[in-house]
Amino acid sequence: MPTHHFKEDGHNYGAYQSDIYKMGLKGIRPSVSTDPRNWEAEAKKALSANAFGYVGNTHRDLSVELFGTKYPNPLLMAPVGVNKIFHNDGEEDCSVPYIMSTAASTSIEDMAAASDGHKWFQLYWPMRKDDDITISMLQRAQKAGVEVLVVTLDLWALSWRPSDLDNAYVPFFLGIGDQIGFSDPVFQKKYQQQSGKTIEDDVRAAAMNWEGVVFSGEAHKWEDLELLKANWKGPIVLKGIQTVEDAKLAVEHGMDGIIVDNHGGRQYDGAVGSLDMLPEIVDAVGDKLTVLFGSGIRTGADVMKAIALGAKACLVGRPIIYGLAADGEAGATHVLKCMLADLDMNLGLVGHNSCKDLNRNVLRRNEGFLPHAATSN
Ligand SMILES: Cc1cc2nc3c(=O)[nH]c(=O)nc-3n(C[C@H](O)[C@H](O)[C@H](O)COP(=O)(O)O)c2cc1C
Ligand SMILES: O=C(O)C(=O)c1ccccc1
Repeated sequence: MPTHHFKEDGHNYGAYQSDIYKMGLKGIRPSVSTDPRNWEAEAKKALSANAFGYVGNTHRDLSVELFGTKYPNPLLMAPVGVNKIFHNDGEEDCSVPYIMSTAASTSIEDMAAASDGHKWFQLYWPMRKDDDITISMLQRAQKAGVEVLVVTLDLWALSWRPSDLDNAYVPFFLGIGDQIGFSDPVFQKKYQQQSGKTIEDDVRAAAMNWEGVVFSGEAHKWEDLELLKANWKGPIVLKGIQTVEDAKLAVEHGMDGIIVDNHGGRQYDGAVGSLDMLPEIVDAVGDKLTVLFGSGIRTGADVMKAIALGAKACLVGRPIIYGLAADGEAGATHVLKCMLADLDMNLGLVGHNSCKDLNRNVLRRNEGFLPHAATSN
């Protein structure tokens, strides 16, 4: 079909419509479609990939692949225990994988029934004398369709928390965040045998007992990971890695991933900033396991920085909890959508179409400038 290149014709813009019709009746169509929805595709056909990339980053692909599964975006909901103290909606459901905490406010089974999204499970790991409870939790998670096991290493005991001490506030002691333990058949049986009581007889006593099981103050050894490997079919990820030495040990012990994260500064006082540690950890092990990042992610640009430094995805903790507190599930979803829109926009602004294309070239390190040294997220 012949096409016609229309010329600008004075300022009689209205005449353009009849010109197009008249030419069309003669079998001559405009060289470029009049439909705005076709313009991008027509430009793509005409341009080199580089030139199109420069104008064509209006549709960004935020998807990432983790452990062989494609996720629509690079955010994960960080495990946050005792959710019910923030809002009754407790755990929420969204396109972002939910990492359920051992200290969640619902049982594994109730969470699975309420959610059809991707589910990961974060283990607070009982002492070896309670291996039967550990195995029971893993089996329950597996049965509930959990895909990835996250093992948190940096809270085998609670840190020194002056405000909580002064307020004598530990929700966990009050029976909030103990639901996974209380609903565990092996824990129920053991507790009854030890104390001669059921959980309902004295919830506070049962809560103290469960707390002793999961926050024993006893350290695990690297070799103990064999127990988890033997009882978990799927990827295992260690959360709370902050050094190259530990990252290498995770590789040696056959782990599938690590989360470079310092618990948001809630555990070791004066912990090194997680983002400061990320590059050297990625350089040491990034080609051997999946490196994820958490702590202090608040904006789209924060996500981009972590990904550009080599993280494959980012955990978001407190922002989602703030949204949940302010307006329940809708508030949490809003926060996630804002962060994703912000990420999408900033990805476009640095000239990229896909999170996968981010690398250290989009960053400039300002050596010696540590604006957040005091907060160490
Ligand atoms: C109230 C609260 C409860 C948390 N509970 C857990 C938990 O149960 N398991 C865990 O591995 N991390 C827990 N974390 C740590 C988060 O997963 C995350 O590492 C930390 O909040 C840093 O991310 P953020 O800066 O995005 O909040 C908790 C954090 C907060 C604030
Ligand atoms: O407070 C925390 O950081 C945390 O991880 C936690 C969650 C539930 C119970 C105890 C500690």
